[in-house]
Amino acid sequence: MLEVSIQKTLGNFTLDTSFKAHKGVLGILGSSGCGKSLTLKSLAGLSTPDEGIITLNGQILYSSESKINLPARKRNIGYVFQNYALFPHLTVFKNIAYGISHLDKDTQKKKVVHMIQKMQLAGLENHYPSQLSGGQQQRTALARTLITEPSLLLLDEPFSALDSHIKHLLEKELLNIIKENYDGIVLLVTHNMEEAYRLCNHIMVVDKGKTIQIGTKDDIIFSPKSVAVAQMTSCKNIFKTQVVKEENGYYTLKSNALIFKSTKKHTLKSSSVYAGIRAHTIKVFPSNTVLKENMFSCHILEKTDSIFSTTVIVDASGCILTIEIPKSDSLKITNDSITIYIPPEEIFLMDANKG
Ligand SMILES: Nc1ncnc2c1ncn2[C@@H]1O[C@H](COP(=O)(O)OP(=O)(O)OP(=O)(O)O)[C@@H](O)[C@H]1O
Repeated sequence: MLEVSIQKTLGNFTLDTSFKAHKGVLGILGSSGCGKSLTLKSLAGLSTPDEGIITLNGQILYSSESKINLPARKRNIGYVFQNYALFPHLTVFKNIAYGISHLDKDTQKKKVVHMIQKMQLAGLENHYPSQLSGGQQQRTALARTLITEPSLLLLDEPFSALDSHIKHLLEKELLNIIKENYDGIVLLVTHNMEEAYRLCNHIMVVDKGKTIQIGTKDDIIFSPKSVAVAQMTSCKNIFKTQVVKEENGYYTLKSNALIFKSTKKHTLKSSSVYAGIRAHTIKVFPSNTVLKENMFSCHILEKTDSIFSTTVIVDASGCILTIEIPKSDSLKITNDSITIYIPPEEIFLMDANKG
């Protein structure tokens, strides 16, 4: 297990993060400049915190109190950088052997050959990084790291420079490589929510140097605890609302003239809360549909077609909502009004005083 509680101030920025990570992939999700890379660098021993403690599987890597600060090479941590940072003047074989150069030549060779086979790099041993595709570079970088048998694997935006087709292929490949060849803790830095959801078991959301929520990926996406987490996970509908009634496991809420029901998932501290509704969870029906509970007749303000979906912005009794519907459902829009249904179980409520 990895346990982290560290603080570091750099100019106007303060990193103040505390979290635990177990075996499996923990995604660190946050916008640019929120402290993701600084967190990884502090773990790897490339940046020294001002205060705090880092332990990995019971061993103290850093403790300001005990004045312990293990050098990077003694931390048993593998770090794959954004651009893979392969040595350009070394072949694939030599890049992979780099981290085990302290072993005797025979053992080195055996291990590298084994790793080259596992990573499907056979035939490329004598190639230089500039002669490799993006995927081959990624596999070489992973091989160079995994050969050192790290207890913790740090991946800093491993797909940021790639186009979406290659990205999907490499994501799958990376997951398979990790599943088949690595049994430790993985921290994966990303600012892409979809990528975090596809690759990680747990997600930690970071904002301005602080951990604002950590949990299973479904917790983070479907039960964000604050407006900041909802925004960070790309929730398109977040608005202030008042609780007017609580009854039979439902809250009745009012926002402008829109009165709607939400399933009660937790007790709210105040009657003034924020509601979040993900754009794809709102259903649409033709404008002449008979209205039932949580169905509303809306005026369409804007409609934008993408390749596979349509985004509609509607005015629902003074509440402006963004809705994403499959292309086929856009046929239900025949004039400038439409009926929408907001499933009460899809609404998440967040206390106004958080985030
Ligand atoms: N040496 C430094 N001196 C002053 N400020 C620094 C230094 N290094 C980093 N920072 C600041 O610390 C903050 C966190 O940087 P960090 O690289 O961890 O962000 P990040 O979340 O990884 O961002 P990105 O997604 O853009 O890579 C930033 O605001 C950055 O400007």
